[in-house]
Formats: sequence, structure tokens, C-alpha cells
Amino acid sequence: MLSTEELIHIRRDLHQIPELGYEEVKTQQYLLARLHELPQEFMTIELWKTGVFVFLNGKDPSRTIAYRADIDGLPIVEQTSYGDYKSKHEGNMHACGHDVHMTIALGVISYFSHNQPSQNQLFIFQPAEEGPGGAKQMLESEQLKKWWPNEILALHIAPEYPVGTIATKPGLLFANTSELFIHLKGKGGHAAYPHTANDMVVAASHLVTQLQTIVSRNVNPLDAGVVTIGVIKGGTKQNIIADTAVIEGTIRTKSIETMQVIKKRIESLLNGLEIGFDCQVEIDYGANYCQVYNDETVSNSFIEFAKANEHVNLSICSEAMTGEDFGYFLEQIPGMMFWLGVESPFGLHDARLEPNEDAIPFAVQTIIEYFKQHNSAK
Ligand SMILES: CC(=O)N[C@@H](CCC[C@H](N)C(=O)O)C(=O)O
Repeated sequence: MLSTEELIHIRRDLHQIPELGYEEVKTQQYLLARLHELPQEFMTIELWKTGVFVFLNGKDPSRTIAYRADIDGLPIVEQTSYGDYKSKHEGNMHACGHDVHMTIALGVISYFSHNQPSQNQLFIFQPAEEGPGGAKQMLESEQLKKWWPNEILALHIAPEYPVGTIATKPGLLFANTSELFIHLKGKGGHAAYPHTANDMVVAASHLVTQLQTIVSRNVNPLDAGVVTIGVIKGGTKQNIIADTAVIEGTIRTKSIETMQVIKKRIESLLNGLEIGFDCQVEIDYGANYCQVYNDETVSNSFIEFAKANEHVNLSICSEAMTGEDFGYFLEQIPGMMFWLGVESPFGLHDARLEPNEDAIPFAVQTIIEYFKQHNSAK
């Protein structure tokens, strides 16, 4: 079984090679290299695009339990204090902890590759969680058809909790999400002749402020929604009026109905913008993820397990407006997701995120224990 030092070494290796969705070529090669170092007696490894499936045959199987780890990084210029194990892929960073998620999966696989489990186990290294999504596609793969699990788990690092903490709840854990891409096209021109142009920097600026009114004025205050604009681009030079602008963001809601309300309102605002600024607008909702809804029975059984485990500090948390395409697995397979405390002063998607690596051996041990206790013959 991998030691704590080896696990940390693996996490640091993976941290140096963050790749965006469906570009995880080096990550896939690295995972394969580590997997092939383990006993192969009852292990089957299969590739799916840039992802990997690992199936472990149980001794006397009547069921299969699965663990899913996402593997992609984010387009962020890293600003951690890490020295020689900072991202070597300039402009990309594991700023959402997927390096930690993968390492934990390798740690659990390593243990069970030396200690054959009684039941089958499936490990899913899934590409493109940050977008455009990989869960929905993997659910339709040949591998999932033949290795369909009875239960599935996943975790996500949580910078706000101390190491040793697991936070979860039955039912809704993460929101419905939709990406948002808006392209504005007007008429460029000389900065000194604004009356001859339709300035898309001004149109985009109006639109960004209008979008902020949706949650405050169109969503029931007793419900929850988020409209965040993460990108606004337009123009080429300070004295040229921009003929195009691009706005990119994300929508989050607790209910699917509110997602529809927000989208309808965005479209109305865009119709108004076309008239008001005499421009053309195109909208694309990119990747949409369903909510992460933890199965009541599986989460209660995990909560009972965590309560009985003296090493685990269990927190029953509130739902969050984060998104995760793991929700698609949970639509079809009973399962649950939990937050894993990694105590960092900087949050997810922050260029300075430094998860506490002590959380890795803790999570590996906890999952091994849960799999051993829970995935016995039923
Ligand atoms: C846990 C986490 O941070 N997940 C991401 C998922 C991204 C969903 C999609 N690409 C979007 O931006 O809407 C998140 O941002 O919550």
C-alpha cells in the first residue's frame, strides 16, 4: 500500500501537470504508470477518452461499489508558495483539488490491489468536470454498461474545513448549473467619432449590470440563485471603439424551475439590448449540470459510519451553490458526495489554493474503512 510520503509525492507530481477538460493526456499516462506498478492479479484497467476505469474483482462478489475522481485542471496562473512542484503547465493549475481527488483514488486502489476486497470495486477517473463535462458521457460508456455499480461515492476538497473533517448531508448538496456565453456584435470605429459606431464595450457594461438585477429582482428571495460573470472581453486598443464583446459566466440554482426563470429573464434582457444598442446578440448555455442530490439511504449509512469512526470529525453541512457533474452519476446510481476538509486560507478556484496534504492519508484510510465495512456481501 502507498505510504503517506508516496501519496504526497504522487499529489505533487499530478499538481505539476494540470490539463484542461479532454486534454488530460499526461495525466492519463501518469495514472496508468502508477496503476501498472500495483499488483494486477484482479485489476482491469480500461481507457475512456482521456479518463481511466479501474475495476477490481472481489473475492466473492455480489455487488460493486464505485469511487469517482475528477482529473482536469483550470485555466489559472498559479500563485502558490510551492517551489519545484508548482504547475509546469503555464496558465493551468489544479485549483479545484482534482490532484488530491486522484491521489486519494490511487491510495485506495493501491490498498485493495494488495488486499483483495470481498466485493467488486470500480474507480472512475473522469475528465472535464470543470467543463464541458464528462460524467454524462462516461455513464453511456461500454465500461459502465458492464461494470454498473450498485453504489457510488465521490468527494470534493473543502478549504474551509480542518483536516479530519467530512461534511455532507442527505438530499441536495450542490446546485444546478449552466454556463453562459454571450457574444455582442455592433459597429466599431474611431474613438473620436462615437456617433458613427455602436460601442460593444458600453453595451456589455450595461448588460453586466442588468444581469445583476435578475437574482435580486426576479428570483424568489426564499429560493436561491447565482448569476456570476467571470469574463468580459472587448476591444483592441484604447482609442478604437469595440465592434464586438464577449461575456462569460455561470448560473446556479437550487431548483430547475428557477434555472428556467433566470434563462428566460436573460433572454429578455438580451432582446432589449439588441434594440437599445442596435447590435446583434448570440447566447450559448454551454455545459449544464444537474444538481448533486445525495441518496438518503447511502448518505445516512455513510453518516452513521463517520459518527462511529473516532478519527472522523463529521459535519452535517448546508447545500452549496457549487456545481458538479457527479450529479449525473447520482441521477442513475444510489450514492453520495462529501466535502473533505483541507484547511486552506484560500478557496477553490483561487490561484493561491494550497490544500493541506495531511487530508490525503486521512481520506484514503476513511474510504478504505468504509469500503471494507460497507461493501460486504448483501
Ligand atoms: C466544485 C466546483 O467548483 N465545481 C465547478 C463546476 C463547474 C460547472 C460549470 N463549468 C460552470 O461553470 O457552470 C463550479 O464552478 O462550481
